[in-house]
Amino acid sequence: MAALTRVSGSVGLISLLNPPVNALSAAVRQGIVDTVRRAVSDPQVKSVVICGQNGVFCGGADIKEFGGHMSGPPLVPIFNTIEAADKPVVAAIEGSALGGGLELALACHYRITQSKARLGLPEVSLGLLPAAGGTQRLPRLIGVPAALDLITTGRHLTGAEALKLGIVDQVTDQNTVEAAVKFALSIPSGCNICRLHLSERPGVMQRVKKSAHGAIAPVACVQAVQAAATLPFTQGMQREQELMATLFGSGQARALQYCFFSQRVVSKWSSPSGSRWDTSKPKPVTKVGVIGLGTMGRGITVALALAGLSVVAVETQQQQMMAAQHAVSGMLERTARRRGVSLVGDQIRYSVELEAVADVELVIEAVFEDMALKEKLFKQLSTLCKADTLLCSNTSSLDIDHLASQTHSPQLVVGMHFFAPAHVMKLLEVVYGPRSAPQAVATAMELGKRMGKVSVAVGNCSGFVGNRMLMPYVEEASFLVEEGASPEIVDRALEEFGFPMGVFRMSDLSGLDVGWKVRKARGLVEPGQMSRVRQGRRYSPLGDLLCEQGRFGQKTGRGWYLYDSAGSREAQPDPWLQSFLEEYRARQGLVSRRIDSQEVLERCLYALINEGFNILQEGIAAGPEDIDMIYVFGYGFPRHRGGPMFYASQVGLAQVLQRLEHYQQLHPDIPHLRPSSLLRRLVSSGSPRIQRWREIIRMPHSSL
Ligand SMILES: CCC/C=C/C(=O)SCCNC(=O)CCNC(=O)[C@H](O)C(C)(C)COP(=O)([O-])OP(=O)([O-])OC[C@H]1O[C@@H](n2cnc3c(N)ncnc32)[C@H](O)[C@@H]1OP(=O)([O-])[O-]
Repeated sequence: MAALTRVSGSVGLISLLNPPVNALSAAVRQGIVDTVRRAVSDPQVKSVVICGQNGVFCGGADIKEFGGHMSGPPLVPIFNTIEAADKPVVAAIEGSALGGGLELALACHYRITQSKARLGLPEVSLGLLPAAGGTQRLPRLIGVPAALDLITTGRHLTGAEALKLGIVDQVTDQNTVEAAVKFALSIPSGCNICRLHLSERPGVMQRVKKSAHGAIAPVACVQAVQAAATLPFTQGMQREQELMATLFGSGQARALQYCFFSQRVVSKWSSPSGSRWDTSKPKPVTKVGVIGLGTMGRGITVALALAGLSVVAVETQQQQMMAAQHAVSGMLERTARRRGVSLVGDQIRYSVELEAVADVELVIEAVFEDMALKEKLFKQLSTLCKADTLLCSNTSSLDIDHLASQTHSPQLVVGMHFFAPAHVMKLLEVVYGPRSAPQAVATAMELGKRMGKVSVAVGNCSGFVGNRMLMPYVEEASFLVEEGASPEIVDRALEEFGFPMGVFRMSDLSGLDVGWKVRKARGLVEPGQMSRVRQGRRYSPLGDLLCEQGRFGQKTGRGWYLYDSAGSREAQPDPWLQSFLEEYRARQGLVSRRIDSQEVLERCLYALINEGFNILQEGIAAGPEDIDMIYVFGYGFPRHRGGPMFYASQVGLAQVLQRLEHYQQLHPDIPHLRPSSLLRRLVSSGSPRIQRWREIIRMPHSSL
């Protein structure tokens, strides 16, 4: 798992051998111990170069080992031995040096890197800290502020950025291993351990805690770096180990590591018809049409252009098109600057003629959420585009199969549901209808990947996965307010759980009128009416009544909260709302009761989770990982909780079932509190680990 050869006469070249990313498995660690010992004791070896095979230095500790019993030599003594070697050791970094991979490089005396290589300490995103000396060596090399930034965010750097920060000694665009060998031949013996004088950074802990939303790893990272600033190296290393011990077996670490693997699982999509990622070849796409340049269309255009695609952007009116062009240019420039990428000129052509998309390979429709308008557009597109052009809709809930039926080639129609702002948000729901061809799904998934999205393939139903699950969650929040909670009580409970924003603050931000429009389209809104049963089930008219008063949220300066002015973001409790709620409850004969955060969490989250089980049972999502990634990347579900389905597995499925039964007895008029039969089935199968749910879902069962 690591090989030693002698090159250029006196350089011992150690290669890590563990494809695909040379993770530091037990065998690799043992390989490093053996090869370093041999190289150091060989009198013909004057210096050592460590590299990874196949153009990747090292992707860090083997994450798969974390779940089980760890065996083999630990990293810390291995890295200490390398650092203490009396022959110069040079790391030759190609591809990636991440986590334990970068810590290995930091223990070497010199580092030479390929300019495009990715370097970073992403342990925090796995619920851990760089506990193989990373929190002690990096601050001593580049200072506390820069080290804190890298260790608490886990962000990756390019080789060029790493040189600027002083993490590496040389960057090359040539063969990195050859450059490192040349470097090793040129340096005298003795090592280059940099020991900066460090001082603490005031105020950092407060900032990190605030942005961590309850995640414990970023806080431990700060504590470890603070130890580097205040303690001698050996004691700092001990502190690092103690902090790591508190994180290693934590539920948060398990959740975050589950997210790491789930993100990769969802790219291996499958559908109930049997089509799969590994048997469906995507169609090559170089030119894409975007129809409708409102907020979504503009974001999609930017995301496509940044991915290097040619875009034909269409808007109906000249004036709106000009406004969109101006906005898109600004967004492109800002995003490119932030990401440090250069723009290829003239990638976007604007037009007011639909015919402009006649020669593209794929069209993304992003017009208003109005079925009649979309029907007409799909009919037109089907006639004017090339026969094999894929037609995609950015609808957030409408029937993809119905849209497909308006075209000559329904197999070429899929949904591509982006999330606002579309050039920033990582999630893409790719929605297949019963007639969508596997190649159409594969092409949309591949396009999402090129745009840097986490793409999740889901089946066709109202609201797909994300918005369908959101309905019961939002409804429960309104029911709780009817029963006695305030928007602040509900939001505080959800924010303490880890959501960046509670239901009501989020609703104020996105606009109460958005949901009002959807409810109107579903025939649920009865202007001026207060009835609490509609279409045979409990209904809360509170949101409609606020909209009737012109309270649309932040944009009107009042909604569930009060704002200083229209557009302001600082939400304050509104005394008017409190009296309005009291009057409402009195008129409805509702007796207000005290509602605590446990009830808020259970009612909102278990309703959401229950709908997730229904979705799994219906085959709309292939597995719990799909739902979890949709919620983590699209809806702000705290990543350190793993997503709603993983969270349910952590709470215990029997407990979730029992609480749903309890609430259903109290509220028999709320159908979404009726426990899903899949949840019952999983509980009666002994609540298996989440990784086994797919087997149970697929098992034939009787609904009797
Ligand atoms: C204990 C002391 C403290 C140290 C802690 C650490 O180091 S914590 C670690 C800190 N390090 C990190 O957090 C880095 C995590 N890794 C990455 O960020 C990326 O994989 C990459 C940038 C290295 C390559 O990106 P890319 O798009 O080219 O490739 P890809 O992402 O598709 O992966 C290909 C396959 O490799 C698998 N796999 C990958 N890494 C690991 C691993 N460390 N382990 C095990 N497996 C790993 C991955 O699951 C996938 O498997 P599949 O699905 O084919 O069965």
